[in-house]
Amino acid sequence: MAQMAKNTKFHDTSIDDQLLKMLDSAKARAEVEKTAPPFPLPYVSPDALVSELERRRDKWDAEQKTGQNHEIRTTFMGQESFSSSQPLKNLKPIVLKEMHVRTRYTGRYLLCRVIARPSRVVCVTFGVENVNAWPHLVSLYNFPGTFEASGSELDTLFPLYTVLAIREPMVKMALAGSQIYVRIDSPSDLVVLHPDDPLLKGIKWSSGSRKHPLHTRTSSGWKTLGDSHFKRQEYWAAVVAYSRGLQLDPTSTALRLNRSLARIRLGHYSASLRDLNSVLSSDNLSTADKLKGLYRSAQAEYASGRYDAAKQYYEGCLGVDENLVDAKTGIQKCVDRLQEQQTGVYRWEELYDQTLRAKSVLSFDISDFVGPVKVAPVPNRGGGRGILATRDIEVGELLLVSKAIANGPPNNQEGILIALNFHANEIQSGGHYTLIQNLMMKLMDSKQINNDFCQLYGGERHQPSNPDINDYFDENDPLSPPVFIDTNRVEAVCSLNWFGCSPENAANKTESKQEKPSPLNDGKSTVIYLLPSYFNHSCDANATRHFFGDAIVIRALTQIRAGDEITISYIYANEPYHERANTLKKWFPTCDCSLCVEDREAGVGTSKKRQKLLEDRTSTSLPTVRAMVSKMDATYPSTGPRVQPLRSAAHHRLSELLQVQGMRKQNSKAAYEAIKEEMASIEYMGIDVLDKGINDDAVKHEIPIASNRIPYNDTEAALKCLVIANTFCFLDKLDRAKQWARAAVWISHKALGGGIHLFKAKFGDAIQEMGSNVVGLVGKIEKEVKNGIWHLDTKRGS
Ligand SMILES: C[S@@+](CC[C@H](N)C(=O)[O-])C[C@H]1O[C@@H](n2cnc3c(N)ncnc32)[C@H](O)[C@@H]1O
Repeated sequence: MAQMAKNTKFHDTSIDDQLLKMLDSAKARAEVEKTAPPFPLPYVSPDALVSELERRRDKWDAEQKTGQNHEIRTTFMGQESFSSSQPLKNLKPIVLKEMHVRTRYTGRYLLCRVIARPSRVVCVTFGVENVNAWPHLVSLYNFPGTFEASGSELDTLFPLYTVLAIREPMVKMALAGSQIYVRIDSPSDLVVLHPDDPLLKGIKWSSGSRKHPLHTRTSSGWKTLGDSHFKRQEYWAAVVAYSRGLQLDPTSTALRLNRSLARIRLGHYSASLRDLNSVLSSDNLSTADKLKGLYRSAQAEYASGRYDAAKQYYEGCLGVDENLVDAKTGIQKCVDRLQEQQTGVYRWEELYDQTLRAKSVLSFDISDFVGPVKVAPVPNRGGGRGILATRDIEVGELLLVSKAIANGPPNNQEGILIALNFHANEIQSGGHYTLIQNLMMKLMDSKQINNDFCQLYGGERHQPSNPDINDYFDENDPLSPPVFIDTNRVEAVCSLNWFGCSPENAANKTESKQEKPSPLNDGKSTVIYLLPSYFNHSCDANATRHFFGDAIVIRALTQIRAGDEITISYIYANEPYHERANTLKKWFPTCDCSLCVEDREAGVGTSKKRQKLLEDRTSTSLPTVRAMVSKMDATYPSTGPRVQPLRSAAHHRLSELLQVQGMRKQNSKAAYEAIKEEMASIEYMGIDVLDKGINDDAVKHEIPIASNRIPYNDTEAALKCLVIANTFCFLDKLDRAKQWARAAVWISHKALGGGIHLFKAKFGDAIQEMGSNVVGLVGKIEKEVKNGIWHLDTKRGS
């Protein structure tokens, strides 16, 4: 269900209210629809339907051309939807005239053809008629390549008089408004029929015979159309056009080579390799085509992470043309990726730099890495699996690098799509919806990617299993997915497994803040991974994740013993217990981590009290904040949980105010106290401070914190260490200052890798802002590292 919200701004509470009302009324309507009686599908005049749809299409085309439409599009997600997995041959036909609104026609299929050009808001709408000229509206959701498609792309996908079969159809009422339409939710429910399909044998259309779109062009005409889509980067429409050409001329090497490239651009590497194998095995291939075939095979293998195979293809290219520079570069890249895959050594500083400069989420040219971890049965966890350590693991060790299988855009754009989620009962950024559309496209590539995806846990109703093969899958007809795709399952798996990917550039701004950022504008992208989806949650996790582009990098926060479960935190680390519990409900009922057990003992009342107390941190009055801290301290028993995020935040705020007193007003007593409060704040993040003294003679360790654990929010912790270093500089305690600056470097390196260079890139602005003392300190540390005086990678400070 898609529609336009009336206003064009969305960071506005009145609009949030409007959207929530829309969600409530749609939910109420959906409930009514479940039990409301069916009624016969009303007849609409074909002329009226076609002219209304054509008018809609012209308006939409005009808006697209002028870029006039900046309205917010809203869509509902997580509604119960249906998906058929019945081979067409098992189904019997039904005609629109016999259909009732609100009835699912199981065991039947609807044969129809397109009679009005498609247009879209979120879904694609087009007019169809069935064999006895009864017309109706079809709304097509989640169909790959349609979500952001232009009119010309839709025309290539569904030209006029395309013949369709809809498996087990249902006519529905819209959840807002009064429209009635045949709704298709899952891509495999729609079958685009070839004119020779046995199903069409003997079919007579009462409105007269029309030329099937496949016969309206020659194979070279389809190639020209495909090339024009390709030039406009409309790769899916290009693939469809080339495929139509290949249906007319299956021997065309040019069409197959062009399709292989369009498929690479779409991320359909398996499909592309099928084309390329076919090209490379054909007789009388010209040298130029052989070279194209080899080179593209190398590209597709490389993008699939099979670097050995890619290298062989590049070497094959050199066999044809020994001077091909791109092939030589390709071989070197394969060697680099294989090295990363085997050693887990990456050029983090460079990747960080690229992430910083990127305007949106990038897919980096790096390999996946699987460190000392494996998927194994873990009882008492939904889905029953988790990730275990295959050997003893050190603090900061790299466990996993994984590239995304699909991602959505960052949540920071105005004039965008907003999803009203039935499951989660909340307004979500359109990024979630876009991710699902992008994922649908990825799932068109191969059976394998579907099988891997369907092993992910989708809740009680969507247990891991391989989907059935689609009876209409045809390598030459890209519109039929390789397996039956169930949109409900895709949505369910995504909502339990997606990550809010906050690339390091955005992380700098959001994760170091103590306030929870708005989910509609937090700069995060919604991303789906395979292996990382097997990590279970703990609020007191022993591993952490960072994002470089859309790649996730997981490292150990503590030492982990062989056989132990490795967990990450699914939620915002600074939340009080009752909010954590509430957020976690969408994954599982009760968190049994040590932190939650202890917090539960203290009670929800205490958790709420702490949250309330923390509201005073906005105050700039020292007495008010002091009072907040002592009241906050009083809510904890003497042996409280190791991690106390709210208490940490309270002490940090007090330290901030004392800093102002101390450094701006030259008050060394306040500065000493600020240091003490920041140390307390770090301790309540769960890190032991080893050197608590204020004087230089307190320096007993190379770094002043225990090295058995990285704090849960490393950016925030490293900044706190830098602030302490700066305050020590002010007090002229330079050894202590250096020791704390080292702590900041150590935390950053253990959490992110990349040593002092990445540290400088990440904290450069903060360091400059603190002034010349801290700049000087960091310079000294850099020299120490360079000259081997201080080693970041050895165990220190414990
Ligand atoms: C991303 S999956 C994690 C892998 C999952 N256990 C599996 O077998 O595929 C998320 C699901 O795992 C389960 N899960 C994760 N952490 C859990 C925890 N601490 N307690 C109970 N179940 C948990 C929940 O069912 C959650 O919806």
